[in-house]
Amino acid sequence: MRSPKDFFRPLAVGAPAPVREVPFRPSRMIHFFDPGNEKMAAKVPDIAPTVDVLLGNLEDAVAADRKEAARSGLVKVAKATDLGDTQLWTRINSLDSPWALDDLLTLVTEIGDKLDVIMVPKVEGAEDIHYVDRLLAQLEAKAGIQRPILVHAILETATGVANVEEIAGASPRMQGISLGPADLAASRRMKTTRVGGGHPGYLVREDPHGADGSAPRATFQQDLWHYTLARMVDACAAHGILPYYGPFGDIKDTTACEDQFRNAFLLGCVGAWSLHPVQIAIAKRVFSPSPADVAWARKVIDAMGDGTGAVMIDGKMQDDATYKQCQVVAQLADALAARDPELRDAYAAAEKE
Ligand SMILES: CC(=O)SCCNC(=O)CCNC(=O)[C@H](O)C(C)(C)COP(=O)(O)OP(=O)(O)OC[C@H]1O[C@@H](n2cnc3c(N)ncnc32)[C@H](O)[C@@H]1OP(=O)(O)O
Ligand SMILES: O=CC(=O)O
Ligand SMILES: [Mg+2]
Repeated sequence: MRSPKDFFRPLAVGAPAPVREVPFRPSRMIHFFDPGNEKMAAKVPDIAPTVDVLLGNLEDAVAADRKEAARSGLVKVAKATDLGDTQLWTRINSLDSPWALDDLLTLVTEIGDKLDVIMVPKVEGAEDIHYVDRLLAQLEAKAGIQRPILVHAILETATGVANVEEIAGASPRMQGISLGPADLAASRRMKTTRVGGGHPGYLVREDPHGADGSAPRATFQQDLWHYTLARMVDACAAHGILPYYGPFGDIKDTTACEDQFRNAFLLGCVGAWSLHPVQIAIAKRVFSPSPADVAWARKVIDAMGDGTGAVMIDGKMQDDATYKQCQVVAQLADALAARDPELRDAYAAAEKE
């Protein structure tokens, strides 16, 4: 094992120095598109300004005989389109596939200066990240890339969940982790065929009640993903990287999509994937704190002065801990407002009320 002192050393001569802190860039929605699908790729210039992250997907959902078209399509899109300050990510094929190596070789050498983050699917342990880490350093050096490309892991195997803490801390390149509920369900042999969301059979039932115990008993559907999401959020927070909910496959059920996204937001996630244009606005709404919450957070911060002691505001106790909670909301609002003028105005208006 290398010395901890070497953690921030480049892994190849001539590769850029690793980042010491993951930069927080708004990434409320990671919008997936298939770069080999000409119709979808043609929409990129219109979609890019409406999303925080545009992701050219090369893995699942791209048919085996379309892998090369997707890869070359992404190179074409990246070279031809000015994305402004919208981030460009890609999801490469899994490391056990015949395509992953060529994905990395082609993308880093052709468009490495335009790629912000590479999403790696089906990560099972730190060794997967170490493999990508070294390869990226070699390719960055070869291509003369000036800033390191970051790495995002999808948590979508039972082994990956068991190793989530070591994955989160495997490299300074680690930018974040997304939950992949579809592959994870298959890996765990869960009996849901949905992509994220709940299941009517996963519930708790009210105790027997009524005179003879036969009154109708209410049931409450439970969240299949709570345990994994919470573990993932803790692992990410402990290592200073960003957690994301992944895909919600029932495109028509925008209400349940919003619920799933909001649960993730409240639990600590900074964004989710949008698979279809209809999910972009949902993610934007959910992963931006509400103007009322931001105004409240700023009120508490102002009232708390140096952030120590206890005060009462509108009947609620505030102290050092709530000051920190409010800073989380206010700092997120500042970062989003800097990118989103509409949000900036909404936050400013709510503060004046
Ligand atoms: C478990 C996982 O791994 S999830 C991640 C992998 N999956 C994906 O990346 C899926 C990405 N999304 C898609 O492929 C598509 O949205 C589908 C297949 C789900 C639905 O596609 P369609 O049947 O074409 O949906 P629909 O008819 O509602 O599309 C409306 C329009 O939006 C376009 N569109 C659909 N999805 C996208 C997208 N992700 N990005 C850009 N445009 C899109 C369609 O091309 C269509 O354009 P048109 O009006 O000019 O014809
Ligand atoms: O890749 C995502 C998933 O849910 O599987
Ligand atoms: Mg998957």
